[in-house]
Amino acid sequence: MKVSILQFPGTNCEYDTQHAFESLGATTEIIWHKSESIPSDTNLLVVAGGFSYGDYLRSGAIAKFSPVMKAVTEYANNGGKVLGICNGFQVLTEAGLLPGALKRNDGLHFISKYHHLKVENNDNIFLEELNNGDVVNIPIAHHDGNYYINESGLQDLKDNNQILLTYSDKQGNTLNPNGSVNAIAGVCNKEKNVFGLMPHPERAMEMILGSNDGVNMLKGFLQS
Ligand SMILES: NC(=O)CC[C@H](N)C(=O)O
Repeated sequence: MKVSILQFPGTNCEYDTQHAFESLGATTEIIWHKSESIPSDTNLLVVAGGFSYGDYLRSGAIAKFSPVMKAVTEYANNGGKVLGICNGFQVLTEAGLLPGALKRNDGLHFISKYHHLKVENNDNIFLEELNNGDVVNIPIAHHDGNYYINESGLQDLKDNNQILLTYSDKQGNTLNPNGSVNAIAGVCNKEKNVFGLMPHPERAMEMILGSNDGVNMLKGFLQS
């Protein structure tokens, strides 16, 4: 299994992501954003977290113009698996590969802490190792994590089981840290090959870090 990980100026989670997937047995390659292609043996393309282009204009809004994004779009449109984590989620929404947008958090603060998430739909490769209703504990670290989508878009997400994760408390009751519509923390596209989430599963791979709940999330990709 080969995982290719995108790196823009300002990305800062690429090496954590590399470490996480390698600990699960994958081989990895970091792809600089100036590349006009993606390695042909890529099984999973990850848009890693961070602050691409310093989050200027809007998080992810400049990264979408990087040369590599044309290849990313082609890869996704041909059915390739793509995962966007945090800033990667923002880049994928800005690029139109995922529905919705990420706005400034309600309260305007950068939030950095562990947060519980509830699995809403496991009928996809990302969450197939988990059960619907499971609660996982995964770090969040963002100032633009306030997921927005209009009413008809929200209905589409519900109709197609595209809402993957919502913010919750330990018991699975809704607990919304940033104002996201319906407390949404992660979604996928209609075709279920492009995934995005604001929390960082790659930071929850070992108990010494406070949680290993990220393992079962990332494993799903390596098994299909
Ligand atoms: N951890 C990250 O990827 C940060 C995402 C983005 N720069 C934000 O703060 O919203």
